[in-house]
Amino acid sequence: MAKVTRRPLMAGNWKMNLNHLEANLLVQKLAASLTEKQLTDVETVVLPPFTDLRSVQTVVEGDKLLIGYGAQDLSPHASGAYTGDISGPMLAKLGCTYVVVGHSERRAYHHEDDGVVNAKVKAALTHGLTPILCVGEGLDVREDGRHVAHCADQLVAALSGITAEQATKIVVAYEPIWAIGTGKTATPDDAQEVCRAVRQRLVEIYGQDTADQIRILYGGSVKASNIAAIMSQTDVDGGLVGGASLDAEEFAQICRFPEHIAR
Ligand SMILES: O=C[C@H](O)COP(=O)(O)O
Repeated sequence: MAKVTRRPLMAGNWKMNLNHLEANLLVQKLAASLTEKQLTDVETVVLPPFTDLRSVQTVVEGDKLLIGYGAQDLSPHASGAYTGDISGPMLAKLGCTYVVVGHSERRAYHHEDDGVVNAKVKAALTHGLTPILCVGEGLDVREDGRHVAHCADQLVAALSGITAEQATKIVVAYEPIWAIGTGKTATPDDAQEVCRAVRQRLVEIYGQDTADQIRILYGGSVKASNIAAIMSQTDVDGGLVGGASLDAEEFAQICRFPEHIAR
């Protein structure tokens, strides 16, 4: 089946790496490594730690860089006595476009369950941010052959109460936990199997038109050397890149993937 045209998105999740000075340097290097056409063809986004966001905003706006940015998490609440948390309005004020929600590291280390993830998706949308909603299975689930059902269940729970119009503003990321930071990449077929199932579930909930507008990313040991094969898959619209996004040239090469897809 022909691939529906959705603008590819490469989002670099820096996780807990780089201070604000290092952040500025990386964003400037990244922008300098990509042409205006490349940045137009492939949406390029960085997701730094909270403490870097103001600096990234200043360099992106000051130098009019065609690079988007966002945060790695947000509170489900808009304000209040939630020590250590950061709210959607705070991120919106910093010019963020995106926010990661439900990353497996948040689910594991901060015990975020489906209810919390759903509340965060709603908070992001309420405050004009695009959630990058992460789903993905651990190794035990994959070995049991339950990965498709597991990811579909996480998706459905996270989208509870979300309308079709809101759903068009969401990005979904499939990240098999066993492939994160391990060097083990899912094969392009593995990525397509789950991304296709995610799209199918979106069709069931919202209909084909809405599902066709939603971008689905793959994440898990994405590198310049494997991105083209992953991006050749019908239902994969981009990458959520961890380690490889900390190197400006490697991430720029990932963003240049269209040049490596055989025509
Ligand atoms: O959010 C990004 C993912 O967790 C992937 O990380 P990785 O590219 O270092 O495997």
